[in-house]
Amino acid sequence: MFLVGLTGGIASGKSTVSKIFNEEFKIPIIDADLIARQVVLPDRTGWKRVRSLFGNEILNQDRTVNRDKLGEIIFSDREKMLNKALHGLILLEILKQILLNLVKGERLVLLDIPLLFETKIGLSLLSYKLVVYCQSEEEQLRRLMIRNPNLSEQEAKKRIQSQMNTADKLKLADYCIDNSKDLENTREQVKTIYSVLKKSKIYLWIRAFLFAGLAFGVFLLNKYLF
Ligand SMILES: CC(C)(COP(=O)(O)OP(=O)(O)OC[C@H]1O[C@@H](n2cnc3c(N)ncnc32)[C@H](O)[C@@H]1O)[C@@H](O)C(=O)NCCC(=O)NCCS
Ligand SMILES: Nc1ncnc2c1ncn2[C@@H]1O[C@H](COP(=O)(O)OP(=O)(O)OP(=O)(O)O)[C@@H](O)[C@H]1O
Repeated sequence: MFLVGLTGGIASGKSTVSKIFNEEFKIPIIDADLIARQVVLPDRTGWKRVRSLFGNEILNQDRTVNRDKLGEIIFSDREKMLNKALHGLILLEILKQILLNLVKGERLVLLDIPLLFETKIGLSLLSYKLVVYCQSEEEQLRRLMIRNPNLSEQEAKKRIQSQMNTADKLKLADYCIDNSKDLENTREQVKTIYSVLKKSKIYLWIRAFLFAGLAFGVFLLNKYLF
């Protein structure tokens, strides 16, 4: 199995690209935004950490975390504290899902990680990095504001500017997907990239390495435990 990371700025089209990989090629997706939601569900460790940092005011009446308030904190000066509290938990869950896919015998798994380069979560495990982007920041802003209608223009701009800029992300990419045009155009780019990825020889090396590792693990368990 080999892992491909997908990243890009806020509302640049990561979910859109993930969906194409999943629907067209049945590629399993590990979605860090979804995991970030799950680790703060009531009574989970992330929820306890968020509550102890920000008190009961961060909760809705049904005890779920108020995402609008959490968003205000994330995109403010208190961001680092919260990131520190949640990123370890997100990484652990990502590792669990990678193992699950390995056991299932998947060949390629896509990790959708918004802050891949900022936090380096999972970065060392990836064979390839894809960056999706929107050529014009105005279009990215427009899409963000349509998707999150309760954000003011100023708040939306702040969210875009709080992240690593697109040019720097593109420098770190193995493949870039320009999602400025229509969905059909993006789909075609994804198809081209997938046709290259699926021929990757890295798969064979990693599989050989994993088999060797597993065999060694079994040997050790056999020798010292049984
Ligand atoms: C900020 C939160 C509350 C916004 O929630 P909301 O439901 O409105 O949006 P959603 O979860 O879909 O995230 C939207 C986008 O916000 C951006 N974003 C999320 N967290 C951060 C962050 N810590 N710093 C900068 N940008 C971020 C990403 O581009 C992400 O794709 C939420 O994203 C969150 O809990 N973030 C903290 C966890 C985290 O760092 N997640 C990213 C993992 S790599
Ligand atoms: N090519 C496109 N043309 C028009 N709208 C698009 C296009 N691609 C995505 N969108 C819209 O832009 C918004 C953001 O896209 P998407 O959710 O895929 O981005 P994202 O990078 O996953 O966002 P985030 O990381 O902030 O959750 C969505 O409302 C989506 O429908």
